[in-house]
Amino acid sequence: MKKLLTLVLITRPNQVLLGMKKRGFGQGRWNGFGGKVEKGETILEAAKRELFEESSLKSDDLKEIGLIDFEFVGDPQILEVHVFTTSKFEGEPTESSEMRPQWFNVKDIPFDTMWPDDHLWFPLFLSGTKFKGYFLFEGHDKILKQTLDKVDSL
Ligand SMILES: Nc1nc(NC2CC2)cc(N2CCN(C3COC3)CC2)n1
Repeated sequence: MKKLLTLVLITRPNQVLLGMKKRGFGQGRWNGFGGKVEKGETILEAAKRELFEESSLKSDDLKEIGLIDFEFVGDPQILEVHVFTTSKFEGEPTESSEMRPQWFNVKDIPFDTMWPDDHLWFPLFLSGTKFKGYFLFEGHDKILKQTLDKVDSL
């Protein structure tokens, strides 16, 4: 059983916009913006919607750059996360009920307060390399197995 999720990483020269998750899954960790894909919407539409809901930013230029499957020991639900990025957006990052946005220099990404997989694939995202990944987690902090491959198309 796969659950479709989105993740949007907004960039500007030498910086990435992250949000501190204020509640729910991933609370207390910095991450891109995203959430579930609802019935009747495409994955891209879901990414745009969640970006706006969580940060007040709008973009018509989201490009898919990554596809990551997450599995958790003892849980049959696989999370299929579609990763998007853009540097073309409108609006001002604004705190929402879900996220507190903040710009980070790419040299100071707070990996210690992010999901443990992020420091493994962020370099690919930052270098503009498309990728496919698989991570088997035990709990929310330990990666037991992983694969990460550069791809030409997703
Ligand atoms: N960077 C990163 N790592 C993850 N690692 C796996 C958890 C072990 C998951 C993940 N997302 C899945 C959760 N999604 C939440 C927003 O509403 C649901 C954001 C993207 N994002």
